[in-house]
Amino acid sequence: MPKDNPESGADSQTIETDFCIIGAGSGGLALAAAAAAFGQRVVLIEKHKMGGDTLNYGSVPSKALLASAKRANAMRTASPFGIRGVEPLIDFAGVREHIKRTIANAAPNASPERFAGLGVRVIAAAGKFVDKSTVVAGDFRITARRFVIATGSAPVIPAISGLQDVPYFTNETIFENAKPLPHLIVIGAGATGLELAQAYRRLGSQVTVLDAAQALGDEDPELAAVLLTKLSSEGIAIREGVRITRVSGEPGRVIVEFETARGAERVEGSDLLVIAGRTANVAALGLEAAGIRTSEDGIKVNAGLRTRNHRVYAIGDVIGGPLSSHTAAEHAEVVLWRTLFRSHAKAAGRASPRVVFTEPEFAHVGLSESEAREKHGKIHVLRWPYHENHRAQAEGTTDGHIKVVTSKRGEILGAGIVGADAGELIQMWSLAISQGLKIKAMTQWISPYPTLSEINKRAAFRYFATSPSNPYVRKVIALLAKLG
Ligand SMILES: Cc1cc2nc3c(=O)[nH]c(=O)nc-3n(C[C@H](O)[C@H](O)[C@H](O)COP(=O)(O)OP(=O)(O)OC[C@H]3O[C@@H](n4cnc5c(N)ncnc54)[C@H](O)[C@@H]3O)c2cc1C
Ligand SMILES: NC(=O)c1ccc[n+]([C@@H]2O[C@H](COP(=O)([O-])OP(=O)(O)OC[C@H]3O[C@@H](n4cnc5c(N)ncnc54)[C@H](O)[C@@H]3O)[C@@H](O)[C@H]2O)c1
Repeated sequence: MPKDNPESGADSQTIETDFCIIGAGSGGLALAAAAAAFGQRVVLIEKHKMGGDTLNYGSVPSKALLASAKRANAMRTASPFGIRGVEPLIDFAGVREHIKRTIANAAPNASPERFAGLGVRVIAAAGKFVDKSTVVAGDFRITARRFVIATGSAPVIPAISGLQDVPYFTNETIFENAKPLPHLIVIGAGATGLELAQAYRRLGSQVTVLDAAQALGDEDPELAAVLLTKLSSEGIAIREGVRITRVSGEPGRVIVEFETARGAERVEGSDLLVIAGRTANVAALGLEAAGIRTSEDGIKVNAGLRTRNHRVYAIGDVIGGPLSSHTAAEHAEVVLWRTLFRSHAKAAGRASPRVVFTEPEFAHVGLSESEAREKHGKIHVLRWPYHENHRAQAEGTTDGHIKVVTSKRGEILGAGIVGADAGELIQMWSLAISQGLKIKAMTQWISPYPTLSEINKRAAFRYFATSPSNPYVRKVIALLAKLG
């Protein structure tokens, strides 16, 4: 048998290890580093770029693009601060350079050299199961005590007539763009579609977003509405409930035809971006040979992230559910706890925090109001607006509010924030929920003045809003007053 057919076993090098991880994105890297730190022998297999989507086509480049767009918007909107607003000159090659530099600065953390230094054996090849306890990758056959599939997800390309015949961007190509896009049509108004829509709008594009359902349809509608209103006010046309029937065009001209409740319509733009969701990377992994099952969301796992094959775990985007870099990293921790310490750690699932990095930001952790009502019946809903906050007034970031839901007894069930720095402000709610803190605890800390975080404390105090006029409290005060 020839050497380039390691599935045959002949001439290939066999490796025996503790952990064999397939995929070096957020999940795979986190697990590889942690397992190696605990003295485990680790093989990490990556077929494309170390760092996965997070570093190369997702979080990192999108936040760099948004940062450029934010600067452009700050120049345009400086007048209320006593600085004459100017229309910025956008250097798209410079924007692409900023994105590349940001990736380059973060890349060393994910490099093969760093992982080799940690004692991880990195194999640059595609990994595939050939039986229940063997993976082949390039010239290697790997047997391991534990296998972990961390192969991520890929963009969904909807089956729309004509789409295959026109040029379009996805998250894997948009960050390479170095020219103006006069009118960008975005298919998909999820977190990613809206972030990219705002970025390009602020860089001077006309932007139309088309969604088959509702924009940010999975999120609390009250909070989502604040963001969508702001995006519309910046000039982004968001069309919801559209059925796209056909796409046509050529480079520099794209026509999208769609149906709405009002009838057939079309929009003509210069460029098209497809951000219509994700699909788990499960093909060509030999899952059948390994006895691993999938559903339409991805690889099926139990609460401990184990597949039907007891040696094999799956983490991150490849199992579906909430998709984020921090969820993939959290899954890595669960697998580490399960395998090294035999604990009963479980993934947080939808209770995990999520952030949309638009301006204003949108952040949520735990249950939404409707989920909380369904699960707990009577609940408290506590709100506080940014416009009451002195720092927000000084910064001109008064749009938005925080909304916290608690049980009748003050257990914190969920928190959502739409407004400036929501992704930072949500962190203490994430901590509170993970530690089982009650709402009282969220009133018993000192918030430096003036900071946006004060809205967290003000919202928590709303739980006790009726206390000052409560007859029982009044009686206690009166009684204590008698003591002198
Ligand atoms: C535009 C965009 C913006 C985003 N922004 C954010 C954000 O701001 N915050 C956030 O938390 N999340 C964000 N996400 C989501 C986040 O990027 C993903 O949830 C995260 O990358 C998932 O990590 P992972 O390890 O599961 O998969 P990935 O990071 O996708 O890594 C999987 C790796 O496996 C490799 N692989 C696949 N098959 C094989 C095989 N057979 N053999 C070997 N290697 C293989 C791939 O090449 C890849 O490197 C964003 C996503 C996108 C697309
Ligand atoms: N800040 C981020 O970008 C960020 C952060 C963390 C996690 N994520 C996660 O990444 C995942 C992917 O996000 P996403 O925005 O790519 O996907 P998504 O699934 O959240 O949204 C895709 C949107 O496309 C629409 N759509 C699908 N097919 C369509 C069609 N044929 N025509 C019109 N509209 C269509 C859907 O209705 C949906 O609203 C999500 O789970 C998201 O939470 C993103």
